[in-house]
Amino acid sequence: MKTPEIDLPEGFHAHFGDDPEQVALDLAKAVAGFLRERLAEAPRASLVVSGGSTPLPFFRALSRADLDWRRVDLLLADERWVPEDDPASNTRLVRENLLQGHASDAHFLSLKQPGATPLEGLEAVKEELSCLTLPLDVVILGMGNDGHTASLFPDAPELPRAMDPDCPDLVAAATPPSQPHQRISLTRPPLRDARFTALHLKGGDKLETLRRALVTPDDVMSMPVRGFLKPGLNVFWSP
Ligand SMILES: O=C(O)[C@H](O)[C@@H](O)[C@H](O)[C@H](O)COP(=O)(O)O
Repeated sequence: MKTPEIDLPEGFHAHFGDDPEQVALDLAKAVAGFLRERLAEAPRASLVVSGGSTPLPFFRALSRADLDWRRVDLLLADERWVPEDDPASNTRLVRENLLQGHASDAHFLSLKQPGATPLEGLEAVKEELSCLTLPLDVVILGMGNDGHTASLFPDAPELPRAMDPDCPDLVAAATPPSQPHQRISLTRPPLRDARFTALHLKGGDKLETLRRALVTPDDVMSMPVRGFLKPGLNVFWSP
């Protein structure tokens, strides 16, 4: 494959390949290696993954990694506020594709708690996540072509607070009118400050969106993914 022309800033790490399965495997190997390193020096490690369609081969490859999953706290970066058996549920994707094999021993922290809306369930979610220590260890982000990441959507009324560099909340409800479901999302600080962060993208359209995001990196409100484009970021991309 001719590596696509994109000028990633200094300090970014490009992991580009022409086979989506191979790039997903490369990401799984990188994440498993980082988790093993963390578990060699800390009692537990945290792993935050994103939903959507891109991560599925990554989930399946990571589920086969042999590590001490009992000491891994696994959670989603965001969730649609739907029952776990709903086709739109990210929790369902994680249970069916990542919480399998070796990874079935991971301690899964669910963003979907009782409550008719994410706002009603917010306190229960905060309680569920209260065992986490910051900074998070591994965060895997996706991106939409509108520049959203996690459930930090440009049209979400909650975005200004959730994208505040000093947002005091770990998690927030999100009600972007562009989306069919209400959402819940980790906020900018915990997602920004992880020890290992990867942006996992598939398709030329996503690369074009990343190019656009990199042009004016400070305008995080129109493209929230910009809040996470910083040195050290690993970009895993395939066509
Ligand atoms: O709940 C979600 O939708 C995800 O967390 C979201 O942030 C996702 O990563 C992007 O929308 C990309 O989704 P695709 O991988 O399906 O393009």
